[in-house]
Amino acid sequence: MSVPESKSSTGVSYVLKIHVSPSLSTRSSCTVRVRKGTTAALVVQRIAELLELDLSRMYELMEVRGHAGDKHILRKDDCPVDCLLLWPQGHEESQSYHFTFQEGKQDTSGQYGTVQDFLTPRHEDVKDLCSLTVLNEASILETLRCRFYKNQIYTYASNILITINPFKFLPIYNPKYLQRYENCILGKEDPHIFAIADAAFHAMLSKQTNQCIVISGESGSGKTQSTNFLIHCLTALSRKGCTSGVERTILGAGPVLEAFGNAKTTYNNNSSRFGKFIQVNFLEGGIVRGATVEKYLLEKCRLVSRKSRERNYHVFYYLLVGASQEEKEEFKLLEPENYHYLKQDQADVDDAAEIQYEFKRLQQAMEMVGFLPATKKQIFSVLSAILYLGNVTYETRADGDGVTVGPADVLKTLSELLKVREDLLIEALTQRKAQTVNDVLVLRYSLNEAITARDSMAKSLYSSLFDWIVLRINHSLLNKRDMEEAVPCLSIGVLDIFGFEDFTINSFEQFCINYANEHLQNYFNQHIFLLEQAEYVSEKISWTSVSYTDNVGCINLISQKPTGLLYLLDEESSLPHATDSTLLEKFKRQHQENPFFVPTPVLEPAFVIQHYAGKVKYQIKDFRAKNMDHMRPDIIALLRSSERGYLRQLIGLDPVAVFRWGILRAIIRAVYAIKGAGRRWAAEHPATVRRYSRDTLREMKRPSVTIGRLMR
Ligand SMILES: Nc1ncnc2c1ncn2[C@@H]1O[C@H](COP(=O)(O)OP(=O)(O)OP(=O)(O)O)[C@@H](O)[C@H]1O
Repeated sequence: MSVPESKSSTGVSYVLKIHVSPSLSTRSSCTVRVRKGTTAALVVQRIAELLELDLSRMYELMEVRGHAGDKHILRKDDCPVDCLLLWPQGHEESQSYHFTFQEGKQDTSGQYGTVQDFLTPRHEDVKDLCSLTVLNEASILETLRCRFYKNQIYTYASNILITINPFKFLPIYNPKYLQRYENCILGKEDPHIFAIADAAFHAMLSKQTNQCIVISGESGSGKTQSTNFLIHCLTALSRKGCTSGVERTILGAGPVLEAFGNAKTTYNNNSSRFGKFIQVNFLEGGIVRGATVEKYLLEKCRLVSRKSRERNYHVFYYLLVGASQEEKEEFKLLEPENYHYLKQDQADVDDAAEIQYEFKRLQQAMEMVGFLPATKKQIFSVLSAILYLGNVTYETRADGDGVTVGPADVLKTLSELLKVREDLLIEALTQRKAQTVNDVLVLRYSLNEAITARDSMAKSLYSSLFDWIVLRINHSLLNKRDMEEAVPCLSIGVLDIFGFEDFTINSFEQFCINYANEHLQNYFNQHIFLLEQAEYVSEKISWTSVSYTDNVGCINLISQKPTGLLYLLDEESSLPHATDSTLLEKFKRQHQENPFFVPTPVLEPAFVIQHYAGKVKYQIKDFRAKNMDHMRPDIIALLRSSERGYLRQLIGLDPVAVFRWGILRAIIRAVYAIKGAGRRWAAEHPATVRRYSRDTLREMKRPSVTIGRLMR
């Protein structure tokens, strides 16, 4: 029967009167008092205790709704009171009771487990979750929670380290801790991120194989901090042998990448808006040799728009607030609130002192990774130009054909900063050229097209700048001796990518991020469930197979040839008359039967994917445009006409070719410098000059493993 409620000093409580299946007890019903948030699992536990049932068996709560008599087995975290409030009337079949308590069926064991599972000791003090005597969701959460409140933010699950972000300084990353975890078997000491670095380091040395540490978690969970701690520990572990200075460069790369690739978001004041893979290379004896950084998917759209209360990339605020008066004049800088790309949201800078400090730190870090003062100036003038681009405005021409562009002073400043002709700049911002068989057609932009072209130019410039910075960092992380000799290296990679995202509005970026996370999850599934279980079977260990949610179907939905969503998107992006709506229709037509493609109402411009971490709804708007977001030929032509060599290099050339040229140029310079020094020395010591044997040409041509890998 349905339930009256009573008020106590601790809030509203509800009385559930529950029908008991005759097969379980002679009592036809029982009563439990619960609160709104009490879960079905807890209710089941209480009834089983009340009826003195065998707690090693499985039980469940079945809801019987209203007159229609729909039956529904409650999941363990469903709240019976919520069901009750939604469907207040019981059903005759269960004698008007709203819920029936019955024996659990085998196929629903995943929902409840046995009652014993819920009788978790309040807290077991274990460092490794695998040592829990009762292992279930409740006991895991309880253990993590209790450890966290004791400032023990790290817990193992076998060789996986679980971290809970403390959001406060803990004195556990100093040299004493580095020492404590050095050469220490995993699990011997308290769980710690340094133990993971040490385990990877020693596995690399003992097995002579490359290692990889994968970091995963939602935004703000502490992935980047963990990456920094790992790199810090890995470079410290190697330092015993000799110091090559490369550790300093590796540590300097972090603040540069953060300034250009991180931004303040609603979840995290220093959120990485790109993914990265940092590979630290070691000599076979364990001494750091160099490193490489690979970046994935910079969030370009942040440059021109973002959610309210979020900011653009840090570097813009650093420059505007931190620059000296002289620099402000040189780069024609204004206040943040005067730029359209900054003032849409949190342009008001309430943390000026901190930003000034960060600008100084950035300048130092840029020096550490080898940016000369002239290079820094070039970078700052490109940043200033990007901000001015946002201030370009348009008006539809009186005759309705195309747009006029302004304001005049902005265009003048832009052409000075980019060192391009103003008339060419105006052309690129208002029209595009199309080549026909015999002619070149000039097509004027509509207002919307012109705004898109302007923003596209800003995004292209910024992402080229970011790519170039990553290349330069790689250049300085490369051990210079790798250019001369081939040395066998081992490596430890640290992967720090965006965690799974599900916002109120999800777009193409979330689609790509969640697809990458599906692959990570699949990797975990393979290694933790499939391979581990296969090993038990091969070793003839008696073992009950553990079921898990296989996400291969979801990966196939997105990327399987030829009908995966990514292929359909590419196909639809290349058709001239296609739109986002035709794309959505294509998705729906192709995948309406796919269990991972959840149906949405016909008129809703969105689709839903059943990911391993839950359902996510993606708005189809701009999927095609974002998929095709490459640099427009007219913009490339304009920037290639710049008198600034740096800009031409940034835009016009293949970045890998720029990098190769950089290395070649460094070698030529080094050869000239060595020859010059040799000549000077020979002139000063004529008596001691003798002929040294030199390497054969073949020796000199022998490829460097590291450079080879980097250039591939
Ligand atoms: N171990 C830690 N000790 C103290 N504070 C931490 C720790 N880890 C993270 N934090 C705090 O949490 C903030 C967010 O962490 P971090 O930027 O590493 O998250 P993230 O997972 O990389 O987020 P995003 O995906 O948005 O980049 C940090 O700026 C720092 O203040």
